[in-house]
Amino acid sequence: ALELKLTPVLMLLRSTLDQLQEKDTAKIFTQPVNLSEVPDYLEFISQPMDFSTMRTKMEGHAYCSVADIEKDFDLMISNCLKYNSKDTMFHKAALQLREVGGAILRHAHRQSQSIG
Ligand SMILES: CC(=O)c1c[nH]c2ccccc12
Repeated sequence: ALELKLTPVLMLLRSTLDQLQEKDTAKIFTQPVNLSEVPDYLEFISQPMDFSTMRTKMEGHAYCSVADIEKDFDLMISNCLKYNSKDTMFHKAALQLREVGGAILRHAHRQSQSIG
């Protein structure tokens, strides 16, 4: 939506989300975990999160700070670390994304301080 493009803070949030998603090279966080393919998922995970859901929230003005994005990003990563055992590609990808995402979010926090 037009207004999302104009506000500097919201531009920063959109760009931060783009940068985080770009690092999900295996694209395991693009869409919600498919509950028909993974019927026991909700027995372990009470609040699923993924990048498409974060984008919908973004367009719905649910995020107004970098901290808001960071909260859902951390939820998405911790869900994956909880559900998938250590020896899986998913678990390893989540650990890697947590590291590289942390640097992206720290930089976004600094930028948002200068935007004000
Ligand atoms: C992100 C995540 O946990 C998953 C992403 N795709 C999946 C398929 C089966 C089980 C878990 C997942």
